[in-house]
Amino acid sequence: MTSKSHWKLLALALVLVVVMVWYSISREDRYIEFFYFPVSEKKEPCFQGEAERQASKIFGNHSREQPIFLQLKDYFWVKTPSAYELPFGTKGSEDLLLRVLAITSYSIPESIQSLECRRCVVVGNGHRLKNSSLGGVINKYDVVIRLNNAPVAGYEGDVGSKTTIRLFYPESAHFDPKIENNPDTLLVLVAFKAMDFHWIETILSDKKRVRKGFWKQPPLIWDVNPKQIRILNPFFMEIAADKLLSLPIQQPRKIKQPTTGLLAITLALHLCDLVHIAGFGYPDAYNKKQTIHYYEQITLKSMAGSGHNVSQEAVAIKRMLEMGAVKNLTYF
Ligand SMILES: CC(=O)N[C@H]1[C@H]([C@H](O)[C@H](O)CO)O[C@](OP(=O)(O)OC[C@H]2O[C@@H](n3ccc(N)nc3=O)[C@H](O)[C@@H]2O)(C(=O)O)C[C@@H]1O
Ligand SMILES: CC(=O)N[C@@H]1[C@@H](O)[C@H](O[C@@H]2O[C@H](CO)[C@H](O)[C@H](O)[C@H]2O)[C@@H](CO)O[C@H]1O
Repeated sequence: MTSKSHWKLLALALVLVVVMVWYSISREDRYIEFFYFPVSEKKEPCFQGEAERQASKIFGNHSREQPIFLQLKDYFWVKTPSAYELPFGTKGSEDLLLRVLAITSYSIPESIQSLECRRCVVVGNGHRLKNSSLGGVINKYDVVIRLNNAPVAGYEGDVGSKTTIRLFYPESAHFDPKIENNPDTLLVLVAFKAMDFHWIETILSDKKRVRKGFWKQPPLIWDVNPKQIRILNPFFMEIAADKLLSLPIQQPRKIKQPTTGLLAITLALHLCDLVHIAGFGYPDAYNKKQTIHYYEQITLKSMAGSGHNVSQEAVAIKRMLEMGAVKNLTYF
């Protein structure tokens, strides 16, 4: 080849590269395809028993012996005594609970049991997830724990679409559980009062619904498979309140309690080997206009009567981050 045609070829190649670059920049999606160097597909290294070690530092050595979900045998054959009433124990609610446990299950699914190392992520409902593009990252965890009625439909890019476990109470149950969960999602009831057991019983056994006694109308028809339902052991509420927030447990009327997110982190530290969190953190109290959720426009004001101390919770979460018990995918 002559040196002239050599230069011609080179110039042509150069023009082609320039056109490709221009085209890819002018179309943002193409740009991503051309200049996208995929982040390592490798999962975060997971060390068996690591969360357990961390949990024992926070909650003591024996908390791992507690069942995650309540079991019929502990209320039917043996009447397991509980020192506290709901939400910290089952004292006084045993009869209603017995009826619920007779129609629900307590097992941890084989898909979680069989994992050598359980990588979990707890997805808080915080505004910090908005435009985070963390959906793909979240979907890669073995166990994705979500809270209350937080949606996934329409928010997949930021929060993912996989839901292994969802914690809820009647007032926070999504009215359309099928679109916001997967068919095998475990729907874990966090009971705050005896009525919460009654509500789930009437739903699952199709008994006459009770409308009174809730601070917000829960669903009256709730399309779920009883096999998906679990009842969270209130022990985790007790230790979250006591060990993370130093709250008084035996408080009669005006109960102060952990948020469902803090409860979920406590649960994850007992179920998993690795615990990451995302979407946690409230705005400062003076930031009155800042919206708190990734999916709706409400502010801190909406939580005024809720019995939570979010600044105290922030201290507890910071402590867990500093000691390496959990890692955060969003900022804190
Ligand atoms: C009005 C009211 O009672 N709101 C409560 C709502 C409400 O009941 C449900 O959303 C259902 O509608 O539920 C709560 O919480 P909520 O459902 O808002 O959020 C779930 C958990 O995510 C963490 N979070 C949320 C927002 C934010 N900016 N930072 C966060 O860290 C918290 O750990 C929180 O627990 C609840 O159950 O804890 C606590 C809220 O106080
Ligand atoms: C006695 C009573 O029903 N109190 C209600 C609180 O439980 C409820 O708080 C809410 O109670 C829930 C349990 O039912 C969760 O703990 C939730 O985080 C918390 O915000 C607030 C909501 O604004 O309304 C009161 O009337």
